[in-house]
Amino acid sequence: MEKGLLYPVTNQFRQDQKLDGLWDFKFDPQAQGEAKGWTTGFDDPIKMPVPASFNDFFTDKDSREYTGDFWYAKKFFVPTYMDGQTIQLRFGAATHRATVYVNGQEIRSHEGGFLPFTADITDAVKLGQENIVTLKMNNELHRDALPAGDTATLKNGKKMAKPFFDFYNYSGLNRSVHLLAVPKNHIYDYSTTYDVSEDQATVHYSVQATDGSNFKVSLSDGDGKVVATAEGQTGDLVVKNPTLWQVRDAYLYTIKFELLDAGKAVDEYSDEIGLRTIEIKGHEILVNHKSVYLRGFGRHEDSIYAGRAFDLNVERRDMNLMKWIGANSFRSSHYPYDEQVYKFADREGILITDEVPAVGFKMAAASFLGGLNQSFFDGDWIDELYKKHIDQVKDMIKRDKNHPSVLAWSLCNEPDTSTDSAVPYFTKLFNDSKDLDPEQRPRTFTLNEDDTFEKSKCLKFPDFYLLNRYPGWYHKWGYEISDGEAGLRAELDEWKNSDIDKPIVFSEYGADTEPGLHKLPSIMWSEEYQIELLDMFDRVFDSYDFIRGEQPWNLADFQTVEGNMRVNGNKKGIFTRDRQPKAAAFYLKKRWTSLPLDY
Ligand SMILES: CCC[C@@H]1NC[C@@H](O)[C@H](O)[C@H]1C(=O)O
Repeated sequence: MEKGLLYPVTNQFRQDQKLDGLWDFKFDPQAQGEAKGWTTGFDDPIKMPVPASFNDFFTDKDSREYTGDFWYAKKFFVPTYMDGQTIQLRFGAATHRATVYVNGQEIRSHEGGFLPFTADITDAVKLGQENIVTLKMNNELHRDALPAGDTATLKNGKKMAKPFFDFYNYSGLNRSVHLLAVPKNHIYDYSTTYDVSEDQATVHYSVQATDGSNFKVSLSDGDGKVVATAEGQTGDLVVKNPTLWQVRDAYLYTIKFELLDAGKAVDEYSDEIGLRTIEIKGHEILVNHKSVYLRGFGRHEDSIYAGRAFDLNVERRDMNLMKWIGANSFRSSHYPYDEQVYKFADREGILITDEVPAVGFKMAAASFLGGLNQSFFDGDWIDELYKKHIDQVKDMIKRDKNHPSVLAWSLCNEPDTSTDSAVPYFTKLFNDSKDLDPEQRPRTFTLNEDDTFEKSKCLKFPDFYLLNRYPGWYHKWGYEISDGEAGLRAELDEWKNSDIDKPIVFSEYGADTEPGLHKLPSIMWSEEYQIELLDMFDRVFDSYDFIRGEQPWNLADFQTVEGNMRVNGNKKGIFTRDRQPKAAAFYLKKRWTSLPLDY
């Protein structure tokens, strides 16, 4: 678990310099990089863009599909004015694991490919000189790691990823690398919780520094006017007649912490926050005490060329597409996204269900992809897996807790919840995670077709339900879709007739659709069929008042493993992979823009 995950800033006390650009890159299939001295660099490197996944740049299959160790290296200069400061390297995401060396000295390792980590390199760097950072990375999948899968060794000796999930195992330095200089005594974390009413909002804050507890705190409005101040490590900032952060009508304040030593500021950290509350009450999801109906998508960080890398251009386009279509939410399926995505959502008033990469925790999924048929949670890998799982839940919440856009935490995607061995695993997970979020936002996981109301043994854990249902695609498809609707209604009648008093959000449903394929009457894969399927689900959603959200799968087409059920990726996108609309986009826009923005 990381001590602090504050997003890097530059100010009078701190320096943030991105090291993005071309790095040296080399595959290490024999895992001999250390023995060959690659910790201080290596010959014949490939020049590799960072941030980016390495896979799709190559023209040969061995390189695109490469699984095993690989290395990055970059020379960087540390100016003498950083002398006396704590000097760090912050990696936004190294997928899936990394060991960091500076000038040949091993600094630290990190497991988990979708969350940041910081390496303190103060004692390893040479001031006023050029230094070199190298990373030994690895992208193998294992059952005791997130996301879950296997790594096969082919007869030719090459390794191959065998994911228990269907997004492509894009790997590399997928997010930015920052060279940071902060004061020896610096702020490393803060949190805020809120009480809001029409005429007053109170920000309860807590702030932590490496040494000292004397703080000055101020809150400024969107025009930079200070509207409240406070002192101390914890305290309240009271705002009269506040402008609240609302769904699709965002307003951001800036909170500023100054760390004092003998009355003098020695560090400072500012961040944008939104004054709002999140609650679940009965069947309702409430923002600022008002019920919200979620409409939006499951997404992926996925684009042509750079794979899983965060791309500001793609994010700008995706946010505009979501606003155009009338969406107000999305799930960060199936991993925490780059921090800049949450900043976009903070500014746009979009709600995020933030999901940790606990995906593939179901052998049925593996069997779907040629895996096994045993229950996932009684495997001998579970203890080691749980350590990584809770560690990444802790870091996801630590990193994202101060975003107004974060609505809820999804602790798993489509796990096996219908076998006895799942119960102790989720009992522990929900106990160990309940106090991680100062705001106590709802926690949940998605339930797929094997985990219906009737079969799941874990329905007591989620604060609200995320249902992934695929009648009309993975079963009861085509002309049989009417039976699919009947089966869906039968399950929802069970929920309706039960004593469960929590909201249901449909977090996945959809049909693979080849853009430009038209057929009258429809056939599967046609644009017409995708609309027919969405229309069927919408008829069902409109029949049950405890359904409080619809998030079809997926915002856009995305890359998957190759297979006989995929046509160059998953085509359930409402938009194509290059972010152009299929006919279903206009269908959804008509439905969603007919609802009030904050409905
Ligand atoms: C029946 C499970 C459906 C599955 N759910 C998880 C997503 O990551 C996949 O893309 C989606 C699909 O197969 O389209």
